[in-house]
Amino acid sequence: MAAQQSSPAHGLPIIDLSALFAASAEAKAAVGRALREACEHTGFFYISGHGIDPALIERVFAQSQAFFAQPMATKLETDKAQSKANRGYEKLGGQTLEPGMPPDLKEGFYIGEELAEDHPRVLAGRFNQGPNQWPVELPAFRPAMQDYYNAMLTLSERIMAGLALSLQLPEDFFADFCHEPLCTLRLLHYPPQPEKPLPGEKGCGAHTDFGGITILLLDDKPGLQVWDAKTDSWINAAPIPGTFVVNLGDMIARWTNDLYRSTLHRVVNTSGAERYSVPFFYSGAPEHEVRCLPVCLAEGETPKYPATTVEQHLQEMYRRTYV
Ligand SMILES: O=C(O)CCC(=O)C(=O)O
Ligand SMILES: [Fe+2]
Repeated sequence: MAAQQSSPAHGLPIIDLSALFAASAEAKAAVGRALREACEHTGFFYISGHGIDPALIERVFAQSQAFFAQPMATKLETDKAQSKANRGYEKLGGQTLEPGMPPDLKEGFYIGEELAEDHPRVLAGRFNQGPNQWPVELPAFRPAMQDYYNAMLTLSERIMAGLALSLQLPEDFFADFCHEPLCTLRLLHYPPQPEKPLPGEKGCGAHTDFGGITILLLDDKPGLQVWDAKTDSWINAAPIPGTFVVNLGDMIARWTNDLYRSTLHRVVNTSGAERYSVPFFYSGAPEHEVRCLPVCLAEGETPKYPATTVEQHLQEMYRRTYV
């Protein structure tokens, strides 16, 4: 539907989600159709009409910049290596998303649901569950990140409802999947691309996201590139004010028997300036079973992947990028 979807010059659609917050079944179904088109073809799209307060976004960027501007010794007080739940600060070069390439030119900070050491799931050693590490020098950091985390949770549920409609399933089809979900909020800081990079060196190596959906907040610097299989080339996903970029992870591709795409992307920060971004990875309930959705099987097709759980799938994927 033209009103729902427009194609900016760089080829990725912008989908207005506002109808998902309203009551009209017909308007919601139109969003579902726009989502389906985007999920089957690019696996990446921008969203507008998402309802996130711009003031909250400003707080998040301000705190992220303040965190990364601190001396290294201060940042290392929250070193991710100290956390059993993958929370806290990750140094520049701490991850290699593209196998065989130099480490990524980004530093990051990982946040998840705040669970105390004596919470049953933490005691049971469940994947990525535990307390966060908060920077004590920045009192406004924790409230900004927790408010944003909660806002992203609500938005993710909306998008999952939209995805259900896109598959012509009831709007609440993914409700169990959305119950007590595993999520990671990640602050990223990219220095400018060096003048003489090593071969293949860049902000973030080519990769697909592991989990369910990713809601990516960009600052005003270009750098994100999305693989376009049709033209065998990288599309520059330029920042568009007031929007987020949404993409689907490998788990959704698996769940839909590859009807929906988990698309390769990377970051090359050629802006000449510092670049900040904030991906939120929404992966769903750890014990939820991910088994090929029958609506995604065309006549005569069989599931390509065995059933798994969210937790098993994520553990397997994490093992591949942290050696
Ligand atoms: O910084 C970006 O624009 C993309 C980050 C990303 O792809 C990721 O963290 O998975
Ligand atoms: Fe990514």
